[in-house]
Amino acid sequence: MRLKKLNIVNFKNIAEAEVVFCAGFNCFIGNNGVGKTNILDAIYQLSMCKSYFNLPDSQNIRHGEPFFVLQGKYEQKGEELDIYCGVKRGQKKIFKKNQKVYTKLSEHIGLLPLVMISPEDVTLIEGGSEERRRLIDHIICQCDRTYLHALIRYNRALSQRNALLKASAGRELDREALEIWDEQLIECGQEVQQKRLDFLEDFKEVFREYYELISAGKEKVSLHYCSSVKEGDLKKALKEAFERDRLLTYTTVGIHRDDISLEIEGYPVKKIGSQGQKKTFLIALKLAQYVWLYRMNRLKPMLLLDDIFDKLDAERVEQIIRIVGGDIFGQIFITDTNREHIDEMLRTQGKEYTLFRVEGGTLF
Ligand SMILES: Nc1ncnc2c1ncn2[C@@H]1O[C@H](COP(=O)(O)OP(=O)(O)OP(=O)(O)O)[C@@H](O)[C@H]1O
Repeated sequence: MRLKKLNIVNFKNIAEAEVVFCAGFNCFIGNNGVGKTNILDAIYQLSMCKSYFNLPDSQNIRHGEPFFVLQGKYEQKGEELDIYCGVKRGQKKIFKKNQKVYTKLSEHIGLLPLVMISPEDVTLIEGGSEERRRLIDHIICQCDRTYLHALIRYNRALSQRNALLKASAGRELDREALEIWDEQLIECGQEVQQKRLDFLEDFKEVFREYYELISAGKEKVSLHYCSSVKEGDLKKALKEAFERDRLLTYTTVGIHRDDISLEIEGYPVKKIGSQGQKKTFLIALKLAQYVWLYRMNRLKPMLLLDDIFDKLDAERVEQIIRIVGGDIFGQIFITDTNREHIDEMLRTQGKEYTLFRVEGGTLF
């Protein structure tokens, strides 16, 4: 799969652009704040129907303009695909595939697989457990529909249980209703947890392989599933936590509190990792995610690397370029501030590459 051409009108600081991409590395070079990330975000929108930065659509319209339009021409399995995304202030976003409007945006997600790595993703390492759960839930959901359904049912039961606990604060509790929600939590929770554990068994090996490749085997890393549910017995855990849950009026145990512990040399990377090690962790996690998407779709996702070289030493940067220059990776989009640096690195690897200079929202 490949994005051949991108047209942008009024997207963030880009008034107008038409860019033709090569099948290998496409690099956007320029100073801070010129619009390099905005181009990646435009590509992200066309795949995922929303901004990578979770901004409301209206904030992505160029200041003072009434609309933005993004159009991408893709080649996938020998076919051409035209994707259109248009947003007018105060109106619903319009998304089209080959001139046909989607009634549901969810029908589009997954068609153009993509993995983006951005400095914002450091929350995966430094943020709360929900960030890491979101990543693995997102990957498993894409490969396993039954997982998605179990997760939805679990979350529904959880919010009903919490509402019940809240409503009965200082009053008598409807124990029958609580039992109904507990049963659903136990059934779906155990399914979700088992699938997360099975997934992580394979995923952590791929992750470790990439980490070791990038760091040239200098550091030993691991991922572990940490559960708030002792011995995986949610029924027992809910019973034991009952008085506490009643007092706090929310559910304090369950798979919604589980976490993935990210460790370097046996210690939490969040606490002891250097900035470069955290970045390496993040990149290895995302490259492992890429491998999962690739295995599932048999399509090489697009890889978007936003400013990923900052804080990494030259060896690691070169190693990353070598890895993503390999056969398993397809089309790549990179932003960087230093032209010579990237030009030199790309010249020594096999894939074709194109450099674009970005200045004040204009591409040259
Ligand atoms: N809706 C908007 N309308 C006009 N300009 C916008 C809008 N949203 C963001 N911008 C501008 O886009 C610029 C940021 O662009 P971007 O994040 O792509 O920079 P960058 O080239 O990636 O920089 P860095 O190297 O610092 O990451 C800022 O100057 C910001 O003011």
